[in-house]
Amino acid sequence: MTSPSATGAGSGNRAEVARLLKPFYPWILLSVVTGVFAGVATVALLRTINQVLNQQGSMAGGLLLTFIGLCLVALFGRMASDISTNFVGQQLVAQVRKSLAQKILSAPIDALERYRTHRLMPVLSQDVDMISDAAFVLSTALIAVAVALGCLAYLAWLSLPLFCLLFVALVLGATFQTVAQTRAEVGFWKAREHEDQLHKAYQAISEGAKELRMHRDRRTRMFGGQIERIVDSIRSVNSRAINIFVLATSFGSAMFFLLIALILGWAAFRTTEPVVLSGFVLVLLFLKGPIDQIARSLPNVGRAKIAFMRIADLSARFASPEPHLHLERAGAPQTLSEGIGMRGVHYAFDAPDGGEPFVLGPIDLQLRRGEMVFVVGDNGSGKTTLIKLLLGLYAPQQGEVLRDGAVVTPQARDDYRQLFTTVFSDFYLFEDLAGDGKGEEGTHGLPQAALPYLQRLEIAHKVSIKDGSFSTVDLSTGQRKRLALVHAYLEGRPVLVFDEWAADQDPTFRHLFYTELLPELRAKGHLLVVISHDDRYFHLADRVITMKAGRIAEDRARAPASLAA
Ligand SMILES: Nc1ncnc2c1ncn2[C@@H]1O[C@H](COP(=O)(O)OP(=O)(O)OP(=O)(O)O)[C@@H](O)[C@H]1O
Repeated sequence: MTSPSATGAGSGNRAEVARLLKPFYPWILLSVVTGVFAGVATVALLRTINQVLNQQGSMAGGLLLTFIGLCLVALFGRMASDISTNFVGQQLVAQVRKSLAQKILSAPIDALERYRTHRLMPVLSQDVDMISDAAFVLSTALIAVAVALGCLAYLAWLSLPLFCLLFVALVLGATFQTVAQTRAEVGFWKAREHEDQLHKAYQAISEGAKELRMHRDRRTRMFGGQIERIVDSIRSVNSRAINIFVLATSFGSAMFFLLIALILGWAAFRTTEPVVLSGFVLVLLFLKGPIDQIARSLPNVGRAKIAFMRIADLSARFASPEPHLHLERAGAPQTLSEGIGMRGVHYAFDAPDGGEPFVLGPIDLQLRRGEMVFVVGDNGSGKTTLIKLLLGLYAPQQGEVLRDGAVVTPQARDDYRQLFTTVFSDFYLFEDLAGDGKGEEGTHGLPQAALPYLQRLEIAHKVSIKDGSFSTVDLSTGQRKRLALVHAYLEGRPVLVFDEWAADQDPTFRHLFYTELLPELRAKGHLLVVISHDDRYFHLADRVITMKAGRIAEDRARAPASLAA
């Protein structure tokens, strides 16, 4: 992703940022108002000190009471502003976290597949944390801004000509700071883009750890050619950006003393009241603190701005959730009377760079309850894509998916998916036992029900069940797949889909799967859809559907003689 200003996507992102902040406007207002109170009270304190310095006698009576009162307003104003800014910050972070999780849970699968995980994770962790950090800095900076504005107003009231002198210097300083901020933000943006690449490299060294141990050249390239290079670019881009800030801040700091010298010089040529002179010197010396605070917060604000843009970009990409995808209600168990099917289904992926897109379809298909259907074909022929369409994971670009003869509408798609239990070849094994019967049997019924299956699948000696979860999922790939099969048994859904389930099983177990487990499940009335390369067992299927280049090349039913056998 390039810089939003470069792509013109900036305004869309800004609208998304405004949308994220909208629920907190009252709190932001409270924070600003109380911050302004604190600022005004601080300025009034300075004014009182200046008055006392320039008058005979000490601070007593009403003045002392006013002073104490102002101290209290400054204290409580500051506290209230700090608390409400932090409240906004933490609420915002919590809301962003929940909203991103919700968006990811309800995003169309193909949108998620396009947005790679190495780009997703830094947004979910790093960018959200950056906002949380900035929230702490921001409250101090807000009060500093209020104090600085109050101080300037007081100085303008003390002497307009001197204030104009100061104003010119401030405009110069602010211009310098804005240029620095803009340049630094470009740097931060670049650094953030490099962070995505770094995350991708981290993913490669953790997921490809074994391969990297076995291949010295690749390992060297990975470290020297990628990680070192990316880390060094981030370091240099970030250092440059921070140095620009340091330069601007140091320049601003030096300018304060220069300004004091200017004002003292002015006083030497023109008669200036002592109260004005001491007021200016006192306020300028005081003002250095808040201005330094503002300057120190600017890098965080710059980074937070970029983090916000990244979050807004992710939010906008997943702004079109699947309709009627439920996150709240469990829903009733789904039943299937006749079967499922497809009519004229067509689906094309985006074309890869310099390549042809893979196109599936048109597909017409009818699968009936109690059938055991094998989907076979060469690698890349479209078996998994067909299954994803059949499962309702991808929405057909043309044609319809059918349930008991009726079209599965977008509204009904989430309910339709609850018909299936799946074990994909790249399946994710959840530790907790989820079952559709949870509500009826209670969570305590499920673990008991799982035990016979664990024994049957010969993993009872490895895995036990504690508090409704498997005691471990640190098993061999084949054993993990057996555990996934336990889930499938327990869920008891009408359609079971296995994508190369047996590929990781030993020959004995593979045999058991095809000759006993699958027939048993079919006998219970399940529709079984099995992607398989095990041609030794193809004869056991009721139907063998052969995929070729995205089309059904053959749909062969078992001969009646062998069916009878
Ligand atoms: N997310 C994706 N984006 C773009 N193209 C994809 C995507 N997923 C799959 N493809 C392409 O679609 C084609 C079919 O893939 P699919 O996974 O359906 O094949 P398959 O028959 O299941 O293969 P295998 O037997 O190797 O598992 C492949 O050429 C693949 O490159």
